[in-house]
Amino acid sequence: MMRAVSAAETAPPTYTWAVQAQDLVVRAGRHLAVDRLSLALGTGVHGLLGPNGAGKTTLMRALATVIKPAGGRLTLLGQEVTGRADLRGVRRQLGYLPQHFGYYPRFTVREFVEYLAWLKELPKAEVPGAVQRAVERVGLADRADSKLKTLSGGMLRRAGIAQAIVNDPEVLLLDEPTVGLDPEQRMSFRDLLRDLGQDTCVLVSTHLVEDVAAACTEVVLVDQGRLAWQGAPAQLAEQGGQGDAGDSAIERGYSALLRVHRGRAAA
Ligand SMILES: Nc1ncnc2c1ncn2[C@@H]1O[C@H](COP(=O)(O)OP(=O)(O)OP(=O)(O)O)[C@@H](O)[C@H]1O
Repeated sequence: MMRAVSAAETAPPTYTWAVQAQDLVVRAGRHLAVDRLSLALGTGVHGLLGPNGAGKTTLMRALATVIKPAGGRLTLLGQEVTGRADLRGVRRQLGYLPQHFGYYPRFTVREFVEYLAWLKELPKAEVPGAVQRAVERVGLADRADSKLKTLSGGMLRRAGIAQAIVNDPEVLLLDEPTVGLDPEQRMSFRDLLRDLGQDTCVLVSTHLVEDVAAACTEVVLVDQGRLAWQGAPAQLAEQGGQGDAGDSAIERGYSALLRVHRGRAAA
């Protein structure tokens, strides 16, 4: 069934970047986890890399409008979200898989994804179809009516991915989506990422450098709350040398760029 769409929805976007952060500052407790970070992201799959504590989760939470930045500017889909903005319209266009997500253990997969569809204000008539499609895209159709408490860790994470994509978001934020997935599931998740990246701005944090090389169009490297480097995976692979830590060219590139960034930060 078709629903009526407003002129604003069919109009071409008027923004250049889906996500634009300028000198963004975000606190985690007392700590400045994101410290004057500037970043622009368009359509595609952006792999967010960085050592433990670099600020990846905190940055994702700010982009998801879960925590308010303490400084700088953040613009999502052309709308500034820092300050006193009304976030409802932007939030409808966001999808977010938190690193640790809460859920009602007695909900079925379908109920969980439906609940998120409702929170995203999807028109009622579209919900069953959107939920079914999201569940199929993550390969959980055969478990759609199982209760969440009966799922394995990998299945639960896939249910989390399904809730993040149910509204066909313009900006999709996935914090460590491959944790707990077995190799076969990781391969199909890479396909899903590539597919989503055709028309969505996807930011995906991971510790698995191979996932980035295989499925991302761009790498965003953060360190100590700052943007350390941004570029194509192939360029990342060219940055490393013999002396850099890593099992692959891309890992050696990662180590080399961190070393350079830390040298600059210390200078
Ligand atoms: N509630 C808090 N109070 C104080 N410091 C915090 C708090 N939450 C996070 N931090 C600190 O902020 C920094 C950034 O944390 P964040 O979780 O964003 O990093 P990350 O890059 O996601 O790390 P990881 O790769 O380990 O998930 C870390 O140094 C962390 O110790």
